[in-house]
Amino acid sequence: MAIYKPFRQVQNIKRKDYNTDLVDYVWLTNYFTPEEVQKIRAIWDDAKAIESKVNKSGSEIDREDLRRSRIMFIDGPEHEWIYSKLATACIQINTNRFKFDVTGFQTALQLASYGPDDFFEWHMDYGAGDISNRKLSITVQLSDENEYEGGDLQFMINHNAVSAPKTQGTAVIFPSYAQHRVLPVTKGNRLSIVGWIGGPPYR
Ligand SMILES: O=C(O)CCC(=O)C(=O)O
Ligand SMILES: [Fe+2]
Repeated sequence: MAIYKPFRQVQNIKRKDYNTDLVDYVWLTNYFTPEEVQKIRAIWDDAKAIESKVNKSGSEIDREDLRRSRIMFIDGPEHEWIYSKLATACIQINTNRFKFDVTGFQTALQLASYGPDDFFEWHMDYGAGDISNRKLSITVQLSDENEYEGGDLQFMINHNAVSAPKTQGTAVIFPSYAQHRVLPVTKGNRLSIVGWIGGPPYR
């Protein structure tokens, strides 16, 4: 799939044969202000939401055993500021840390809503077909951590499940090849922005 929204400016990154700056994931606490978070939360529209799917060998399939949540796309000129703000973070973090070839948003940003018993099992965001050009994955925590229970975004690191910060407004950026999951929500509702930065195939 072509890049949905190319970056206006891509930095020239100096690379060596190895990358000592690489980390498992990066988080930016309070990257979105409480006012910005409220503005983004107001975009959620039950009427536009669809049941989430998973990718299998390049196609989208229903797998209620692997993923249960509802999503909607963040689209339209009034939401351009969200893309710009996330592009700034991703370009800077990529330049300093991951040093991948990145060219823009791979697809439209999504809002993901997890109610009680909703979850997303262990997976990578990178895979065959349409998602083979994903390089970086983004999550923004839009719910206050006191609004819900469970729903942790976790990474698999040395066979340990490590929870990312839940603080409202935090942006979490990680390589799309990283194994991650969202634990079942046991109470309340968790809303997140989910997005991907793409680029040419790995080599
Ligand atoms: O909701 C999240 O924080 C992450 C969701 C996720 O992993 C995905 O949509 O690929
Ligand atoms: Fe994911």
